[in-house]
Amino acid sequence: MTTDSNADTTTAGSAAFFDRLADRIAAVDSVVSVGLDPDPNRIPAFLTDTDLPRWAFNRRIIDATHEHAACYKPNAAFYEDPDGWRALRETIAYAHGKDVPVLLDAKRADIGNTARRYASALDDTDGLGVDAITVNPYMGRDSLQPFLDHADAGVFVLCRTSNPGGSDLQDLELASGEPVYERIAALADLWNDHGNVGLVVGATVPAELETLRESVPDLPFLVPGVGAQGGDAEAAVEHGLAARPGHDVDVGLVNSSRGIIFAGEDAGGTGGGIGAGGADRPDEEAAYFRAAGESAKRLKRRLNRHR
Ligand SMILES: O=c1ccn([C@@H]2O[C@H](COP(=O)(O)O)[C@@H](O)[C@H]2O)c(=O)[nH]1
Repeated sequence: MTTDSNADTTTAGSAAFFDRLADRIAAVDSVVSVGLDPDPNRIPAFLTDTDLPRWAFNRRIIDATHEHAACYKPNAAFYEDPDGWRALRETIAYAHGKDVPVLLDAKRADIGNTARRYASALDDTDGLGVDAITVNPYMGRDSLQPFLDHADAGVFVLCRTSNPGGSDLQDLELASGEPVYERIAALADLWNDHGNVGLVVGATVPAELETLRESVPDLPFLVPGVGAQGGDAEAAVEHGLAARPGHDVDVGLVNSSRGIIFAGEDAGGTGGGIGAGGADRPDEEAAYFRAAGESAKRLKRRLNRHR
């Protein structure tokens, strides 16, 4: 069994999240959020004998993509077991060591007492030390207050999600005539006392992206749904970015997860055909992760044509 240890525990600085993000976007000329969703069923066979396969996988993905990454977005669903949590901690520290902010996609919220525990993910000392998190507005302001109170952290409120069922509730028309997602955007704007609130709006709903950009021009968006979900990358850029006072770049994130991290499968590197210790392993591994890097670079360039 091999081990991948991660000694670098550099954490992000204390500047406001969207300022740090603006600096990162400028440094790499990219608004790409690389989603780290290491589905254990898709980890290549050449990594399955490592101590923590998800961490081994993420480390290689970060090595291959960090020059194109404005941030990394691990989804908590892929880490909710003891080994997963260890893999997540190593991944966060490693991303920070490359100066890339980490946005935990956890869609949290609860009564205040519980929300305070959830929000500790944003703490450096007794939490995960992530830079930003996604939250669910369904339980109202008090359920989000502990997150909002982390003034230096980013808090992305689910507004109009990218999944087909996003319309079931979010498109419902209120008595005022506005759809629920527009009310959520207005509330998020109201809750933005510390300038740390953003919205999650899917690239699969470009018309809603456009409307929301007009109603809350100052809120940065996290736009998932390009890549595997087939969303509109151009609309994601055109309507997903917000001007950041004092910065030359417009701020926002366009996320792709499977389309980047599993790009190596399309390159013929599923890892299924060659044993973990096989002679072809180094070549296969290099080709697999090179494909991820190329996919991130392609998406960066495509998005940059519309910035
Ligand atoms: O509306 C939403 C909110 C979150 N997500 C998350 O983003 C990634 C997308 O993954 P892909 O592989 O690029 O489809 C994933 O973690 C989702 O849970 C979303 O897709 N839509």
